[in-house]
Amino acid sequence: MSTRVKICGITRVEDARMAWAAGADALGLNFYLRSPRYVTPEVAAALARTRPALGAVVGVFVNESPDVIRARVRDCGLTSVQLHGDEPPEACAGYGVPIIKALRVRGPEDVEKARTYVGAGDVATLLLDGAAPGYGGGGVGFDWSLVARLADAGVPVLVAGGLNPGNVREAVRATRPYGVDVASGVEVSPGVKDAEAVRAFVRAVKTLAWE
Ligand SMILES: O=C(O)c1ccccc1NCC(=O)[C@H](O)[C@H](O)COP(=O)(O)O
Repeated sequence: MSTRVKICGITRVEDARMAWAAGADALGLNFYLRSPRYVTPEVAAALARTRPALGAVVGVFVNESPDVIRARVRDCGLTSVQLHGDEPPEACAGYGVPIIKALRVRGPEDVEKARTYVGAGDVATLLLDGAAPGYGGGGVGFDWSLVARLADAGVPVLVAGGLNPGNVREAVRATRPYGVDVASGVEVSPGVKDAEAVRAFVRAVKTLAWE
């Protein structure tokens, strides 16, 4: 099984090109105004134009209005939408692209909450993140053993939160996820990626085989 890698919070075209070349499967572009990784629609469109034929460009939104999300999908070349706020299951549809619903995990109750999104609207994938202040990108992990609670849910799961080149193999071994996602663990500063760290992260995941 090959584990997918999403590098989140790309803000610079040179970092996008570097991440694709390193073997990333998906890049995340952050449209949350309060994020230090926020990108304008114009920058996002330029970043999306770097997408290789088999790559995914994911727009990250927090409690954003549906009209704004639809406009960003249309104008910025997004191939998926990641809802990273408090959006209820009934809000997870209507963008014309697959949805990744992110849930911040503090304990088993949050994984149970994640289950309520399975089969809802256009939710194609769940992302389990740590409970960092400010919704995401804070380098905070969670108890990986909780991922097993979704094993029978029949939905692909991305594991995120506090991952870095040094711990991502352990995370993959522990959770056997569809994919992993990282923002701060491969950065020089928020929004500026560390090329060596991105390469090491992708290499660590892609060279780990599991059945
Ligand atoms: O990265 C952000 O600044 C951010 C802000 C608000 C909502 C989501 C955000 N990032 C989304 C991601 O998918 C991150 O990769 C995920 O939260 C993990 O971040 P990190 O622990 O820094 O790897």
